[in-house]
Amino acid sequence: MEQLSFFAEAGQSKGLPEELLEYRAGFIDTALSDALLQRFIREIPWKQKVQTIYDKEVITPRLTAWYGDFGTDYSAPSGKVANPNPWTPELLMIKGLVEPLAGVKFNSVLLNYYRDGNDSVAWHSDRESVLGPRPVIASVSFGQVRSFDIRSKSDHSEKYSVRLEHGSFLLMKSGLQEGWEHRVAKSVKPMRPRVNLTFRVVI
Ligand SMILES: O=C(O)CCC(=O)C(=O)O
Ligand SMILES: [Fe+2]
Repeated sequence: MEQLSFFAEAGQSKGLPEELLEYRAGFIDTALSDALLQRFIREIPWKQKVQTIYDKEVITPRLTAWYGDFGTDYSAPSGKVANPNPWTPELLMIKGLVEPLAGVKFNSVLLNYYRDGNDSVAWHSDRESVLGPRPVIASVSFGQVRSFDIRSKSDHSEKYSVRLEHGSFLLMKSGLQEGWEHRVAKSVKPMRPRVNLTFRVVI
């Protein structure tokens, strides 16, 4: 049955594992979410990262920006070390809203800008050593609803999908990065812009 709801057009897949994910629609109201989306698109210094993989230059299929207290700007081209951008009032406000739900004080946020259905993030888990073991990550989405898919690393047929709505909150709990991968797939359907924020603790 689970297979049927995976990548479903509408609604969340049934029985989203509570120990891995917590989803809340309407976390930020529509009017504020509309304003924040426009502002982020206009004012964030977006970059498109170029990574060298097996001697080939691969352009990340989305735009990114990194904000935080300290650390490295992971949206900078590979090999170039840069500081993250300093917090803005909007990002600090959202950080203040997510922290009580996550039970974590975050010190950085990665912003992703998916301009249309061609923009995506491939299957991965966020397990960089700078995030420490079993990181908790809080995700807030604005704009186009996109499917956030997860699959078990040990059994790719074990999978779920959450539709991340405008102004929604998704908590990726500590076990998710360890045992599961996630992605936002490309879509052949016309897709409007989407901005996603993932609050993280960098150590
Ligand atoms: O856009 C999203 O919802 C997820 C982004 C993500 O997984 C990441 O940046 O690591
Ligand atoms: Fe991720």
